Amino acid sequence: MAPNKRVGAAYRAMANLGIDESKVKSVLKKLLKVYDKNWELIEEENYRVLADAIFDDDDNKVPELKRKSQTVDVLNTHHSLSSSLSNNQEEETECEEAQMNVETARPLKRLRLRGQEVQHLHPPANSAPSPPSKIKSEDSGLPEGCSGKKPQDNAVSSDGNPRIEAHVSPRDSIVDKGKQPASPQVYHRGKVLFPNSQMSQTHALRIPKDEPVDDFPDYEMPIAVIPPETSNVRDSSMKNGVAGKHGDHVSMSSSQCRDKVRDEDISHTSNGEATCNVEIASSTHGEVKLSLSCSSAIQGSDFCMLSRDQLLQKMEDKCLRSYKISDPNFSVVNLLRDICDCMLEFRTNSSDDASKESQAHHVSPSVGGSKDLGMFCGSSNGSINVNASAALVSLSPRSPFPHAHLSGVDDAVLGSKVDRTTDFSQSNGRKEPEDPMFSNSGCLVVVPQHNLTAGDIRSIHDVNDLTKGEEDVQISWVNETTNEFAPPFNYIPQNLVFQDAFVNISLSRVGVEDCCSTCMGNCVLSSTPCACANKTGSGFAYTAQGLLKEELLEECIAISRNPQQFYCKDCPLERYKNDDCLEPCKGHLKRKFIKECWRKCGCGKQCGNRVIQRGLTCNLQVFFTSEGKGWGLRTLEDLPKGAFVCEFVGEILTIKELQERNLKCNENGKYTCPVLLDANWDSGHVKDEEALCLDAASYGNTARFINHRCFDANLVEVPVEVEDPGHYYYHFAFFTSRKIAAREELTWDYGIGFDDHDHLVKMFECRCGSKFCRNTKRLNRSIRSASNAI
Ligand SMILES: C[S@@+](CC[C@H](N)C(=O)[O-])C[C@H]1O[C@@H](n2cnc3c(N)ncnc32)[C@H](O)[C@@H]1O
Repeated sequence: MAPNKRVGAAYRAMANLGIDESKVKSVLKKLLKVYDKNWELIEEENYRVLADAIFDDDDNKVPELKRKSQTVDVLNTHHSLSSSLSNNQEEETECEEAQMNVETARPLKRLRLRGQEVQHLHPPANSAPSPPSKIKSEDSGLPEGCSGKKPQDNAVSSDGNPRIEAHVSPRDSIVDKGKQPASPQVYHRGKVLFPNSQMSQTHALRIPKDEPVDDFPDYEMPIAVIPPETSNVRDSSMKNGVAGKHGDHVSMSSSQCRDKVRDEDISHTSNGEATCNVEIASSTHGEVKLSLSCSSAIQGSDFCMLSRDQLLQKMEDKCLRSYKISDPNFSVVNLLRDICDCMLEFRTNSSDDASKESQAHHVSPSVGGSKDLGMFCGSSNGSINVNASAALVSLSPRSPFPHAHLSGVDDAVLGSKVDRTTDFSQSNGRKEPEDPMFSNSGCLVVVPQHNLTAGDIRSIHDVNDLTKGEEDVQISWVNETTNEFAPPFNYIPQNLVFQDAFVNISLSRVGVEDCCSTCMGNCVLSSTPCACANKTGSGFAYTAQGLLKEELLEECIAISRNPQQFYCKDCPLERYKNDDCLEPCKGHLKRKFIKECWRKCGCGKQCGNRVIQRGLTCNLQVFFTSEGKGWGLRTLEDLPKGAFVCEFVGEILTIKELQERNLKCNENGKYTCPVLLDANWDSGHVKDEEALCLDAASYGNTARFINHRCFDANLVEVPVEVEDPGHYYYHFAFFTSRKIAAREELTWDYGIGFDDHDHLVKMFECRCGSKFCRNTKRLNRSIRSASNAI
């Protein structure tokens, strides 16, 4: 049995802090007990509670007083989070005092306490939509952001000094003229990573004298230069991290020129001491450059030059040890990228920015004033380039074609909202060659919000046919709302085994009782049910018109709407969670199967008992919803009740593979898009290795776009057995639960509860609009807590 996913995630987070697995288990168990298995409290702030508790556990070598204070410190921290914890005020006070005495030994706690006081300047990035899971599992939402850490080459400047540059791509010609300088504090997801005092003590206020002035021809306005812990840090104001003092070049107004800055910094380095410099500058072309340089010349002959990888590793170790950054996704490259983000936010948050105002008229809602950034990390030239490109869209009469630009990607796709819905052929999916006209800020620039990889680019879809010709019908996609492209994935018309799934489709497994070998023509027209119909249980599933029979349809709708009554008590997924830290089993659905005729049957392909295997027949379209649900699927024609629409197609995975994929994907901030093939799990005979699911995240069909609707969705899912008589592998087919008018969005009830976080996929805020929406309770709660906060 694989470990509980949450347990696994906790182990990984601790491993990232260099904490041995053996130390984690016992502490985690204790915490789960203390918190009554409330994982959220443990997972908060990247398992800070757990890390603290392990440190405390480790600290029994320290004197009794110290130990006591540390333990209570952990409890104090969570006192506000868990009402079940002690509220003994006296003990807290006593131990807080004790803690003061050992403060120096507890940098993590100091950091945490400081962090709690700091106002969050930037809200966390919006999370991207996550995929559905019909069945409950054991995971809650997980971080979305990609770590973005890539192998790096050595980056050594011509003078032999290591250099790292973080570069914010130019987006328009606006500079932060006259704005307050950025503080040298570094923010990460709304939290201060490096408190000011630490920054001021560890960085250099220098520009190396041997650096040619011409290296910075366009950077006229240093926003911040961060000083080192050296004897010649002259201005004590930096100890408070307050940037802005001209004499130290912490900041310069736009009127201050580059030469002046550099002259003064050169004089700082003239005493021949080791120098480290952090310089952040912006240019009149809208570029922001962050330059770090470290002079090695004066370090002596034994100075050993670090490779860039070593440097990054060393820095990350330092962050883990000195600053106790416990985010498993932390990397220095990400940190640099965050700096780019801050720059962009600073720029685009400026309310008096005339250009922003004019731009706002053209920026699409999804782009939202360039908060959502297309980013690309690369190392093509051996240096680290961290590019953050704001997704800007501005329409210009000078720009006859939409133009896409993604820094570092040669083959980005062109397109615009206007073009995609009208004449996509004008932009033939290729990036236009560099044209001065396009480099003007007034031209139409669309930066896709994906981190496009070569694979992604290959899978950009034809606007007229998402299926790439794989189906008998074409499925178009349109976006009349934003500038987003349909997400990259590989269209497959049928399920495909990923690797380990045991899907044994063979004629020999289909026994005489599993097929109607003596039938001819169309079984449904026969007065007596064939062997296949008998396996369905209640005769033929379909009418002569190919619709799902009313009685069967209603039965399936009832199962979908009231799943509690149909839960099984024992299932592979729950057995898979065989761990002390398990939450109670919630069970899985016991469903009604349809058995279709197949190749071993005597009937023909047009037999009325072969509906889903004929594939898509409806006129469907993928479109971008206006309610904030991302992409959705709609019908372009009226559909009767009981009509087959499509099946959910994806990669066939074992549950183990799904768990592994989910864990792995979550590290990258991606989510699987799973449907569990659990219809027979109630039998109690499904072996764990036979328990299957479908994942449509990377390989799938149109069904991957069907959004969730609570309770009264217009589609209902029905398990359909075609090739495999074993009930382990089957097709997950969608039928209309009522008449549907042309252009109505197609929806199904994912079967998720919004009040618990016991799901395989990240929870989303439901915008289904149903009056039976199950998310209302949660929304009401957040509205209540928001108004309480006010
Ligand atoms: C299978 S995908 C559906 C297609 C998806 N909208 C997209 O853009 O690719 C499931 C994801 O869509 C979004 N979604 C689906 N139904 C939703 C709803 N009722 N309200 C808000 N978001 C929804 C959620 O992000 C969910 O994780």
